Amino acid sequence: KDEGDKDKKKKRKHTAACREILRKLQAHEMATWFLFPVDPKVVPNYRKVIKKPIDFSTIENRLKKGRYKTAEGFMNEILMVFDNCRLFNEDDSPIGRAGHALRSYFDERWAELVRDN
Ligand SMILES: Oc1ccc2c(c1)N[C@H](O)CC2
Repeated sequence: KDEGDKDKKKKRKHTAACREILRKLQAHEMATWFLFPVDPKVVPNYRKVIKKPIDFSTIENRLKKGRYKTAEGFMNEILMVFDNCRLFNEDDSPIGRAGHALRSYFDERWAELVRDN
């Protein structure tokens, strides 16, 4: 087993763990606003305010294509979903609160992944 095979195996392992976390986030009742890209026709000023729009379906496609070299690359894009939400929404608003709730849920799942790997 040369170095390359070991690296490929490691990448498959963290990709599977990240896909499992993403599936849990997508199934969460608070996930609605984060599942798909914000439609600029529906929210005209969104792309003026949010420089790096990102959502769970986009992350899922990148995971499936093996675009994340490390689990941290995946984590950074998940955190960007929540940072965008905090920037665009008041904390004391339904979507703002959903973002905070889902971020806490992600933090717990991520801590489990780190512990179990
Ligand atoms: O009032 C609105 C209308 C649309 C959206 C938001 C708030 N926040 C979401 O983050 C993005 C979509």
